[in-house]
Amino acid sequence: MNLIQNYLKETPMQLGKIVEGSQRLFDSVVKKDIKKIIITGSGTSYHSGLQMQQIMRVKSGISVSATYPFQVTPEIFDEDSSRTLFIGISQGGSSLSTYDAMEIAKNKGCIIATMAGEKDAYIDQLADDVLTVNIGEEKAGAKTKGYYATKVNLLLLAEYIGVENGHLSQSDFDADQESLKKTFEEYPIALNRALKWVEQNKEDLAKADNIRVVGPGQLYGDVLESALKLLETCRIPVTGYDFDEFIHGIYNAIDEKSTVLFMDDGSEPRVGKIVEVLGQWTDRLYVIGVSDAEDSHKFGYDVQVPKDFQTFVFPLVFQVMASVLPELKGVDPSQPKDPNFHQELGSKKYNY
Ligand SMILES: N[C@@H]1[C@@H](O)[C@H](O)[C@@H](COP(=O)(O)O)O[C@@H]1O
Repeated sequence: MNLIQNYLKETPMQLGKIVEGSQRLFDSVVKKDIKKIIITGSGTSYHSGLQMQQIMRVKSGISVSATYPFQVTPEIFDEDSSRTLFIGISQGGSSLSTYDAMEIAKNKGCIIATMAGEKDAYIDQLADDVLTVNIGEEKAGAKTKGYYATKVNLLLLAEYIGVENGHLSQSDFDADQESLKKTFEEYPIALNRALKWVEQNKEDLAKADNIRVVGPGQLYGDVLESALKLLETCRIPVTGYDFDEFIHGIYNAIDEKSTVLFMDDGSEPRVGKIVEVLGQWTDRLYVIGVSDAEDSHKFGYDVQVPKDFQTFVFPLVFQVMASVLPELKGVDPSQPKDPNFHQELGSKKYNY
């Protein structure tokens, strides 16, 4: 087991701890009569917000949107933003673009919250509510545990807001807690299957020259995150698309050197057809789902997880690939190519 795999393994235990501590963590912020949530962050942090925004709307009954820091301008805010909760997410706690976006939101009168992966994070300086994600230690540059942890934190926040404002009944809240618990119990099964499948197919997978990750809109955050993880560890071109957007043009670039990984949650009836059509140009097509499939081009997690919570399982096989494939080329997947990169670019600040 390498570092990333260890973090993947301890993830469900850590998620359980986050659930345990959640009531106390959100106790004060949920009483603020929040009417709207805007989430910002970069990379993996952005993807966690992007993935959770829809379920957060459903659970909280209020408007929730995720946006990149560069898209945050004074004009995006309502005239009265005093009941808007603006959440800056940064696992390392020090991304300056996130900090700058939070500053704009603060000046527009929003309530500022932070979800960093550590206490006393740089971005916490601007926060009215510090909602630290209890990730535990994650030293690998390519984050995996923190992605799930941040997603759970966001979900729980939305659930507590929903209960507080009367949108979510206590019994629905309790049922969700139970489903989450079950999901965390199924996670190790999915992880072990992913480890086994990648091990069996790693020689072939590692030949990838470039990769497209394609999935349904409901998993778009996971699609982008899976693409980022493969890109930053395998160090080859990887992009992610929603299924419909992929159809609108992207397929033109598929040739015999292309690898395409499909996330199939059963919601898109054309997955079989697209594999057939793209098969004209490449053999490197893989379908990832939740069935018990297990051949060299089709993998299923074989778990019973409620649709709403499949996001806590779907990225696994991609994260496992990100942890295994670089090692075949002699690259340590947990180390960024240039550890001084952010210092050189001035894009992150040390925590105070
Ligand atoms: N390569 C990393 C990404 O993996 C990370 O997601 C992003 C945001 O980091 P943070 O969440 O600490 O703000 O920064 C880096 O560039």
